[in-house]
Amino acid sequence: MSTDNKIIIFDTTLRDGEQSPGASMNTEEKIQIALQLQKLGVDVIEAGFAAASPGDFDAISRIAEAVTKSRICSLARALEKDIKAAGEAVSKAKMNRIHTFIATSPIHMEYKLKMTPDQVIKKAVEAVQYAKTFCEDVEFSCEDAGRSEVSFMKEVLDAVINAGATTLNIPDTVGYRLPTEMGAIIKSLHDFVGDRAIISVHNHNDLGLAVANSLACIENGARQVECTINGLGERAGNAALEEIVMALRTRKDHFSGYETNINIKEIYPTSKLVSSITGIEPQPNKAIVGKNAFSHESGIHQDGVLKHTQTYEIMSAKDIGLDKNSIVLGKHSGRHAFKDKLNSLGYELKDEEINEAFERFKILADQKKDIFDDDLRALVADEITKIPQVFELVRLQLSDCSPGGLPSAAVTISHEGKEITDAAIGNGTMDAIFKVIDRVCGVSGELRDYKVDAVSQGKDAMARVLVKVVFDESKPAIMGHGLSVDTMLATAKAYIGALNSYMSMRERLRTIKNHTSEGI
Ligand SMILES: CC(=O)SCCNC(=O)CCNC(=O)[C@H](O)C(C)(C)COP(=O)(O)OP(=O)(O)OC[C@H]1O[C@@H](n2cnc3c(N)ncnc32)[C@H](O)[C@@H]1OP(=O)(O)O
Ligand SMILES: CC(C)C(=O)C(=O)O
Ligand SMILES: [Mg+2]
Repeated sequence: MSTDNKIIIFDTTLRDGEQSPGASMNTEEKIQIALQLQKLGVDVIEAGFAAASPGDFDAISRIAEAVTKSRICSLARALEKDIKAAGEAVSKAKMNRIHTFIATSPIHMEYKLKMTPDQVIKKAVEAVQYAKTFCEDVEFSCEDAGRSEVSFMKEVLDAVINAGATTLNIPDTVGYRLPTEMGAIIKSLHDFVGDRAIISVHNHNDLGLAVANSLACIENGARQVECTINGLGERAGNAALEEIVMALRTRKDHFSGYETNINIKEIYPTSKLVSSITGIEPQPNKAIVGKNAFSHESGIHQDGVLKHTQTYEIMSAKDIGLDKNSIVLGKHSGRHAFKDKLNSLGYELKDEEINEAFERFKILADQKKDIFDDDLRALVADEITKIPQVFELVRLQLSDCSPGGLPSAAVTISHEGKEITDAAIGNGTMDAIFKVIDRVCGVSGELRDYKVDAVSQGKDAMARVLVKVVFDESKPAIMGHGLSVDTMLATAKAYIGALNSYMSMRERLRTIKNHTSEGI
């Protein structure tokens, strides 16, 4: 690997990431994440801010002992007590670093620190010198560099290099800068510093530009990027590690020669671990690790991806440690994806069966947000076991299920090309449904059994209703089943299904009798 273009990945999930409201982690959880970051291959782990609390100090010390392949670092203000705590916390690490900082922007110096620029330079130098008494590797940050004067930063950087700083971090603390501006700042500082120290960047995402700014900085001489898993961090977060790494890798044509030590197969497991520990899930459409990052919902895309993944994918889900991409069936899906999904569930249907099941799937997808495998199995079972539709339910309308009201049901049923509409009152809604169907169809069924269960998960799960009905006392009870997101509609469908089975059975018996009497 060319050392010139090696990009040092500095992960600050455990420090800046933890500054995300609600992301506090306990020591055991931090150790678990640190070990995973080591597996991911990050070069430097900023494990916390040792002076912040005894818990932070303890977590950093324990991580320093547990992790051997990544450098362990603690943040510290430009204050002796902070630096001492940081130095002690990282002392047991195989490779350690102290990261000290002070703000260099006019607004921070005047209002927050209440210091003159000269006092800031003096503090910065003293901090680096003191940090050097604990470890060789000292990083210095010009906090709020994005709003600092470049000429002043050059003075500060020159002074801290002479004091022994080995990495100079240029944070856009409030995420104010645009990529071209950050690129220009880094170019100017890199030209000034030369090979006296490594230039690092630390971009915040207030304008959604943290990753774009980090990439622009790399192109202009930065050789360390500070970032977090899932882009966690103060306010709108930090630059997301996974996005920077995958951009460098996927656009190698542009970022020619740049390399990181990241084992990209560990990206997804790391993201999952961080979200499960912090309870902060990346937004579904978040690049690389969002739930939808490798999912395809629309038919044209699904068809393309099934024919050749790269029609709609610039990275492979497998690369980042995900099992595979996913084809999510929904209202925008087409036949290719539908058929592929059925094949994967083990169904080999004829084209016309697929077409019919597909039409019913589209109707279902309009009513239901998530279509689960069990929904599809139920649809297909319905299709395969389909019996001739002597009576077909066209419409069902229910009214007044309130206590003391008169439950009634109105139906439109199609029979031999005609639509018949009628209504009935019952002892309950179901009774009204059965009564009106009996009346329209000219039968009198007696319900012997009724079962309803949810086909899949969620509040909008489809209901599968099973009925057992006797239409003729001399014949056994006939089963019927109905599927719908609405239980009463499924009930009506089940009853009509049983009736259709009865009609087709009667028809078969009649044919057999006729054949027998004709002597066959
Ligand atoms: C951009 C960043 O992410 S910076 C890192 C942010 N992280 C944290 O703040 C970690 C958690 N923080 C804490 O636990 C606490 O703020 C502590 C323990 C660090 C300090 O707590 P306190 O001593 O009570 O001070 P408090 O946080 O209220 O105020 C900060 C003080 O540090 C000063 N200060 C801020 N940055 C620096 C610096 N880099 N170097 C020296 N002094 C600094 C402020 O001017 C202020 O000083 P003052 O008391 O003289 O006005
Ligand atoms: C302490 C520094 C590096 C920081 O987090 C920032 O400036 O955003
Ligand atoms: Mg920060």
